[in-house]
Amino acid sequence: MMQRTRIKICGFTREEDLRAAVDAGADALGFVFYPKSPRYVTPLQAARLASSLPPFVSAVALFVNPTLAEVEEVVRVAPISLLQFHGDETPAQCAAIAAAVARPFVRACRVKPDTGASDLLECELAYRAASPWFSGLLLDTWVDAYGGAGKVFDWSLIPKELAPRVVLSGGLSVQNATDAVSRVRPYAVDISSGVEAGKGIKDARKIAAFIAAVRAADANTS
Ligand SMILES: O=C(O)c1ccccc1N[C@@H]1O[C@H](COP(=O)(O)O)[C@@H](O)[C@H]1O
Repeated sequence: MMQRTRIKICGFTREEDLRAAVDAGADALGFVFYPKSPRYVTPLQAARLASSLPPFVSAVALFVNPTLAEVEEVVRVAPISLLQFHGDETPAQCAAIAAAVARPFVRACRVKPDTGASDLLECELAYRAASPWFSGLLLDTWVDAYGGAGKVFDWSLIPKELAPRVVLSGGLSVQNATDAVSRVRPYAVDISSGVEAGKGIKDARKIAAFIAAVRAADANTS
């Protein structure tokens, strides 16, 4: 059967960008609730944007070290399907917040050059063991600013057995999408900077080209 890599595009601030991503075939769209991010949206902005999503396209809420109250406010007003924890949240903290708001979550693991295969496997195990709401590990490049920096990490650090379950992110682009999917064969990919015209402003042509590149790799790797 042909592989179908799930595609999440993150960091929406404008309705027209959202529509471009849906029309191009994105599976999930992300909203950033980290106030220090240039892509930050308020819960009400996200609610307005996400309310136009068609069925079976998920809205993902990205947080960096949030309080429970912050997450509760977001899911109270916006139609969020999945949480993305992208900070230093422990397994217990993710478990408690996810259970309180009854939403599944992915946990970002920011990969450093010296991260070992066993670190990644242990990390996944720790979050999985802590919560039935754990839905998977997202691998991003380690940067001080937590994420959205457009930096690639060394994909060869990903253990073969983990790859089919991970969301691959960090510096993905139209140029490297085919290579990333063919080499890693992840469950999903997540991109922000690589499809932008400017911070928080998406480029419809880059979105369409990125999705086409992932689908081309899917067709060739089956
Ligand atoms: O997008 C942001 O501003 C952001 C801020 C803080 C943490 C994560 C953030 N984005 C996520 O970072 C990765 C990689 O993004 P990029 O493609 O390298 O720009 C991705 O998962 C975004 O969702």
